[in-house]
Amino acid sequence: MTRILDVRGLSKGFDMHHLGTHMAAFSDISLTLDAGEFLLLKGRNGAGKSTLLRTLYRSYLAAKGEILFHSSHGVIDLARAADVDVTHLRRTEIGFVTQFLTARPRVSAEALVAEPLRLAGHDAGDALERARHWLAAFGVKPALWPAYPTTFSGGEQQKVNLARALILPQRLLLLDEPTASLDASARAALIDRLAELKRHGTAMVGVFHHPGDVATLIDREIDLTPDAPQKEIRDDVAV
Ligand SMILES: Nc1ncnc2c1ncn2[C@@H]1O[C@H](COP(=O)(O)OP(=O)(O)OP(=O)(O)O)[C@@H](O)[C@H]1O
Repeated sequence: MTRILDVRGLSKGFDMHHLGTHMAAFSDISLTLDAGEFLLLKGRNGAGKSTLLRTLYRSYLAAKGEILFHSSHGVIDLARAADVDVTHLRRTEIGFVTQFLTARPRVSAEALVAEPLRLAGHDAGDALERARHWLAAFGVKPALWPAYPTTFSGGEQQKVNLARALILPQRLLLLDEPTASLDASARAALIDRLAELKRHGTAMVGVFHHPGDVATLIDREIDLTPDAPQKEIRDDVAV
């Protein structure tokens, strides 16, 4: 097994300045993740699932604990890494899939999807061809490929977002409700792509309000609801 993540004693809370109080989002979380493993984060509303994903991605700074990411260049503590290193890892090894697209003015859907490949040094023509492949796979109509996604429907924007986030295999993929508002065929395409990435060794941590969507991918579950019993699904993950 190739270790990807060692999280130790991780805590995060928020200062509620207007109330003069502090609220814990999650406390003392420890977990490990190996290549090709899929970890489902469960828990009641407000248990801290999205906050944990954002802390792993370093959108939030942890209050306590370590996030040891085994990158291709060695182990780095994401809780303490320099911003420049985090930015580099986000381009090359760590992906975050949400249901929300950050569209940019006057950037076409196909250019937005091709961008991660271009930044990784792929030829522009090849990147565009692969972008179109993934837009088609997620069911975005060809007429929309050269258009600006700012005017797309919520589902169409989400499909562009998925194509962009999943075009390049990552070492670690964080998934925050990626199936929300997807139609059945896009959901099937997403599950197929996640299964393919998992077979290639991508480690994944995901939040799904309908975990049945990804039942075949789940190896382990962690329930962030305080005092919830933890469940090991299976331990026969081959990588
Ligand atoms: N930026 C923030 N500032 C203050 N409090 C926040 C912030 N983000 C989250 N919280 C609080 O932290 C707690 C955890 O929120 P989080 O969104 O992580 O929960 P969740 O488990 O993903 O919930 P849900 O299932 O409802 O999506 C909540 O009580 C929420 O109000």
